[in-house]
Amino acid sequence: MKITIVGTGGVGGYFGGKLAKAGFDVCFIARGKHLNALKNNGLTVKSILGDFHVDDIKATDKIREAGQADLIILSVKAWQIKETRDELKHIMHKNTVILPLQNGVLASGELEETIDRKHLVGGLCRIISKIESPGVINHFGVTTPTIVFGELDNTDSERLQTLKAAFDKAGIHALVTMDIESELWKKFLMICVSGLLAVTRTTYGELRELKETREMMIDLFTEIYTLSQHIGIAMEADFVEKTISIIDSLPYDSTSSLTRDVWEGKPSEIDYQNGTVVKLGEKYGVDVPINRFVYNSILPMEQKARKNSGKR
Ligand SMILES: NC(=O)C1=CN([C@@H]2O[C@H](COP(=O)(O)OP(=O)(O)OC[C@H]3O[C@@H](n4cnc5c(N)ncnc54)[C@H](OP(=O)(O)O)[C@@H]3O)[C@@H](O)[C@H]2O)C=CC1
Ligand SMILES: CC(C)(CO)C(=O)C(=O)O
Repeated sequence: MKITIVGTGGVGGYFGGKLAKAGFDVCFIARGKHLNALKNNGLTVKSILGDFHVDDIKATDKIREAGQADLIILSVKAWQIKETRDELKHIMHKNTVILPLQNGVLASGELEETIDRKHLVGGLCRIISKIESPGVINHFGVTTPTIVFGELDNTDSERLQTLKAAFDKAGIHALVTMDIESELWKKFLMICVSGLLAVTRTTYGELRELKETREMMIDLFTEIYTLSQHIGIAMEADFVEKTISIIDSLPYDSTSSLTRDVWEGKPSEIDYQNGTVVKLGEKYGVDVPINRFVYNSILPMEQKARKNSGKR
């Protein structure tokens, strides 16, 4: 199987590295100093499960140079999908499968605007990882990194089983789901607390401990749950409570990647998290005041971050 990893960051570097280490023909799309380091020194993955290194990797910053792929793992940030999607057709054949792993619920919809839906499967991942330095990925949280994926029409298929077999061979914990939209929304609900952490400048521990901020967190989750029910997403009636128990079990001092991006003045995925809740809330007539407050509060920082980084 020929695999192209579009976006060799925390996610693409880790999962792509595992696939390359297992002997799959993998091409990594990266850029700048990170690309140079990958070309010169190979890919190093530091991991709480054991470090590994892949020599002589194929890497380029020009997607169309990667050649045709059977599987494209799309692991750029959510707001980079619109910038990269049109290049993908240059490396696709009639059976190419595209697996997006972004947080949020918009990835497949944005891909479908320019790519035939038959090429898409839905996906998400659970891991905490980042580029530590050029050529080096650090996987530092989530003890069983996982990819969850499924057909957008909730059917089983031969290609899902082929992907599962490839992930199994690479030692990647992979789960096939018959309702990827529900899985995406469940992760989305929880990840949207990241914006609240950013605004209140708290860690998970601090946010959940103080009565006032705990109430805001519960209201934020409840708004998303209500929205999901208006849209018709399958979600257990006690999903908000279940999510709160997960938040209560997270390390006291931990935060999430969006929170850190906002604090560090970097462009974030806020439009794909609380921003999406606000837009869908307007569309479906569901009031989402806490999500709106979080989104509106981060917006000025987001605009500055994008201006300073030159990233739109
Ligand atoms: N990291 C994590 O722990 C988790 C992340 N996720 C989700 O996964 C997605 C990816 O996140 P993450 O891996 O952290 O992101 P990163 O920013 O670490 O990785 C994305 C990489 O893609 C590169 N890239 C983007 N566009 C191009 C291009 N056109 N050509 C070459 N390289 C390109 C970026 O380069 P540049 O920086 O120059 O733009 C960057 O190195 C996000 O949606 C995130 O929310 C989900 C679960 C956990
Ligand atoms: C919540 C978490 C860590 C889980 O994978 C994540 O997706 C992120 O920080 O972006």
